[in-house]
Amino acid sequence: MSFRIQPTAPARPNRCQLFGPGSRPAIFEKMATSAADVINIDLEDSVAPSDKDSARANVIKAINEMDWGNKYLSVRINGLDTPWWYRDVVDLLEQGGERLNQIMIPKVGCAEDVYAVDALVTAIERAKGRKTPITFEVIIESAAGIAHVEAIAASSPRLQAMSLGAADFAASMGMQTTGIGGTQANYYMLHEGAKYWSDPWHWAQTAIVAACRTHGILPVDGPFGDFSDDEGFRAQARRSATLGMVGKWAIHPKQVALSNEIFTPSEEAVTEAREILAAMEEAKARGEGATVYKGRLVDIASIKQAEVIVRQSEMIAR
Ligand SMILES: CC(C)(COP(=O)(O)OP(=O)(O)OC[C@H]1O[C@@H](n2cnc3c(N)ncnc32)[C@H](O)[C@@H]1OP(=O)(O)O)[C@@H](O)C(=O)NCCC(=O)NCCSC(=O)C[C@H](O)C(=O)O
Ligand SMILES: [Mg+2]
Repeated sequence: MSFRIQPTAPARPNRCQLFGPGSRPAIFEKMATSAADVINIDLEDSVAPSDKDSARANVIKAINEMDWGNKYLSVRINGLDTPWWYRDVVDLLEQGGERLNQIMIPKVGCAEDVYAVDALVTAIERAKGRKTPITFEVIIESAAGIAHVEAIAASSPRLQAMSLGAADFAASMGMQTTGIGGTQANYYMLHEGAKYWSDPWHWAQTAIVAACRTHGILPVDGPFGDFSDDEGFRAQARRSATLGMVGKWAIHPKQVALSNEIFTPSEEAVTEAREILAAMEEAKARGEGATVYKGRLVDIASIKQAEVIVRQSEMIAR
């Protein structure tokens, strides 16, 4: 272990982030009563330019007037290359009140993007006497974003989460696909005439997880566009969970249950983790640092692995 202890990520459930356009207030109630841990109301790409002002007004009204229960409430602002983002921040912070937990910043390309939003948010919070600081989530969805991912992860104490935005990421990278996440038909190798598909999102996901874990931030997998494909969603989500991501976006309500299912450790996984911890306690009592559990080696690193699973399940049960 480095002399620098790895910081822990915020201890709140983030298994599913349900998205909905700010221009569609009729679905806000359904979002609020869904089983998602996080609600992302969107002012960015799902809102047409002609609707930006009215969507912002809808969102502020909903933050103030609706019962969001125990949801972590987040609003995605417009990108820093648009004329709308500063008004999003000013109006949300001045009129949105304390119920708004988080601002999601899209298309972050460098640490200074986050710095700029932080400076504006900080000034408004001081002017208004806000009690709880707004947190940030950033979306890595460009070549610049992934190239600077570690600096972005270190950019602000407000930063709690970081998502991969597969659609904009693919476009920025010049990838030959219109799919949003999932298996890409042309991304395969041939061996003895048989095709073996690989995962083009994998390297970006691992870069995000490493940057997030280094700086104590929650790594999140973004959208899976084909909401008619439950098994495709599950497959992608399982891979993300295995890589260390804590949750995934839902761009349709039917994806919420799928995401919760995959990112909640199964009973069997929790039982096994507890058994490993017990086996290691017994090994310790015998003065041993390693032992055998179900025919395989477990040692002090296994304690940390098991604790990840137990911590996840305890946090969700709270
Ligand atoms: C995708 C949708 C446009 C589909 O909407 P709709 O046609 O209304 O779907 P259904 O008829 O199947 O809806 C069934 C019922 O569910 C309600 N509903 C629909 N969507 C939502 C929602 N998001 N949250 C809660 N409830 C919802 C409908 O009202 C129906 O209810 P009922 O009539 O009572 O049965 C729509 O789902 C949608 O707009 N989704 C979110 C789109 C979005 O926010 N996109 C932005 C995030 S993805 C992105 O930006 C890409 C990323 O940045 C990247 O680069 O990768
Ligand atoms: Mg995007």
